[in-house]
Amino acid sequence: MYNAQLTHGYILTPAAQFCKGRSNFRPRRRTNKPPHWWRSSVPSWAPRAPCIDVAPHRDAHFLFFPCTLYSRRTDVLMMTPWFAPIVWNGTYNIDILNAQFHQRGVRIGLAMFAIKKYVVFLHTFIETAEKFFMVGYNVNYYVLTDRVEEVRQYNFTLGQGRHLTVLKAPTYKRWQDICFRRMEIIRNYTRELFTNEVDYLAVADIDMKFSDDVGVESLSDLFGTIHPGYYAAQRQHFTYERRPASKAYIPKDEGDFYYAAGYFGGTTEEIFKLTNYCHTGIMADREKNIEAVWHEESHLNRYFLYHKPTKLLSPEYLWDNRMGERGFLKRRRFVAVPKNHNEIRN
Ligand SMILES: CC(=O)N[C@H]1[C@@H](OP(=O)(O)OP(=O)(O)OC[C@H]2O[C@@H](n3ccc(=O)[nH]c3=O)[C@H](O)[C@@H]2O)O[C@H](CO)[C@H](O)[C@@H]1O
Ligand SMILES: [Mn+2]
Repeated sequence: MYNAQLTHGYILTPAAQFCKGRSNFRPRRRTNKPPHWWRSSVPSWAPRAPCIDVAPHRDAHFLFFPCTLYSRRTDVLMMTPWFAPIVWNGTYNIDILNAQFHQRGVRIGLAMFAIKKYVVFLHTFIETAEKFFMVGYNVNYYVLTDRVEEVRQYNFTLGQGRHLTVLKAPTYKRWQDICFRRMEIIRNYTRELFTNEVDYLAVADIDMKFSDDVGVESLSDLFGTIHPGYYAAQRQHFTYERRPASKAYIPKDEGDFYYAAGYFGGTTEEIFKLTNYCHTGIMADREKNIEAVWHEESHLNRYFLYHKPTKLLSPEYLWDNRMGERGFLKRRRFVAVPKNHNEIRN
């Protein structure tokens, strides 16, 4: 065992030794009683991490070194069955990740659509992104809009290394088509532009605001976000497209998670593959006069089923305050701005 110290019935790990004498980090005595944070739904006979627990302020333990017999979060799933991490607050060390990503000098793109009346969301989106999105990195915002001249007049104060590009996007009569066509438009701009300018691209709904950090912990080759309405739902209740004739079809006995189309991303290479797949499926459906139940989100879910994301973002990264308070939700990083659907879409 490592250099642990035995004092008065306490076994102090190096992290606990660090905490000693620091008033807000108190080591806890080893006891058979489950700790207060132990979920009552876990039976008493369930195997428990034998690692010496360190402090009520459990972050102290992890900040200095990881322990192989200790899980950071016991209230949420931290890893998919294909070994992709699920990002929750408290499961990562941002200093380590920042050191890695700064060393690589990554460039990050954030694309969002502001078609027709949705331009009203742009200010809040960019202002809050400046506070919370990839602070300290080179960031390119790509605003895809049918109102190029109008949006170019807007004034945004951007931090160092951050740029905003306004790009022309076609508009469609029906809001459903605007949603569907996002895949085609992202695919085309990825090929023509994004690939040359950024390493990672995130695609976001614009009727949203950032209210806590979204940093490099969220980046990976291909990442998707667990939909805030379905994190606890069983597979048969996921609102996948269930008609076999559709290219978005997912059989009843398949599917891992229900992903939201409001935030996803990856390397530009992966985003090209994803958007190309979805757009091709959408066009094939159109030939047959089929419209997937949740539009491009249905096609995205199909893609993620057969091309598994390398990282999943918890609903911290896409929340809706109408869902209320949830004990497991320690941070609300990116939240929906309430809107009147009829008003804004017509
Ligand atoms: C959080 C989340 O998972 N949202 C999904 C859900 O959202 P929502 O009901 O939130 O869809 P939405 O109205 O936000 O539309 C999606 C996005 O398309 C853009 N837009 C839409 C209409 C328009 O007239 N102008 C315009 O610019 C805008 O960027 C908007 O954020 O269902 C949609 C399809 O039904 C999409 O799959 C959204 O990604
Ligand atoms: Mn939305």
